[in-house]
Amino acid sequence: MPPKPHSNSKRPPRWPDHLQYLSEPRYHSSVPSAVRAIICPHSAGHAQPPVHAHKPPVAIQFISDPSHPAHGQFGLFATKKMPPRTLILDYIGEVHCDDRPDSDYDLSLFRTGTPDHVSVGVDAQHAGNEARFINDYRGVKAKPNALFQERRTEGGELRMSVWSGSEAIKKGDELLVSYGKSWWRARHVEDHGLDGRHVQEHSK
Ligand SMILES: C[S@@+](CC[C@H](N)C(=O)[O-])C[C@H]1O[C@@H](n2cnc3c(N)ncnc32)[C@H](O)[C@@H]1O
Repeated sequence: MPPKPHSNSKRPPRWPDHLQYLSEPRYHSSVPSAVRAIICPHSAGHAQPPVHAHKPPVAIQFISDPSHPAHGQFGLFATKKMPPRTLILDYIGEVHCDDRPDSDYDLSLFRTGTPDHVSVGVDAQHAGNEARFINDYRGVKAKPNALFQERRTEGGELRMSVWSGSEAIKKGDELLVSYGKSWWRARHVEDHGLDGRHVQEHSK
């Protein structure tokens, strides 16, 4: 029998048992068909066939360094040198249009204009891929080395992706993005790490 879509079979090393591994986005029932048609203009409302991309050059690692602000959690690390401005991997999760105020793994994909103002997110809290383990640079490094930026796949599907920044990323480096000031403000740690240390602000 062919493998079921979104199966856990390709889960990477150290993927936690309580999370579902997704290699393709999953669409939640809150996504209206008109919005789905913007995200996947060529799919006529059906799921895209899986894109068997190469394994991304990343590894999930437990953070054992007590000076790291996400100590005791996981982070995502480069397994190869990455040139500047290179696609690293897509941020895969559940594409949704409902509110997910309690998720720390929910990224904004896009917003429709007036009059509807539908906000589309990608939530990897319970199901996603390696990208859900990317930490924020604050308290770790002086600036991010990666960024989130949307792209269209070869099949035309809109995705949020992780790209290297203006400098190459060395093998073994932790991938670090900026979640943005508003992300931290919403969690009441504005301008401070979660452990209360002052960290340099870099993002908008
Ligand atoms: C998208 S997750 C990143 C992966 C997470 N470390 C894990 O193991 O699931 C976001 C969470 O990671 C932690 N985190 C990420 N960057 C951080 C930072 N710079 N300082 C403190 N905590 C951070 C926070 O707990 C935050 O809610």
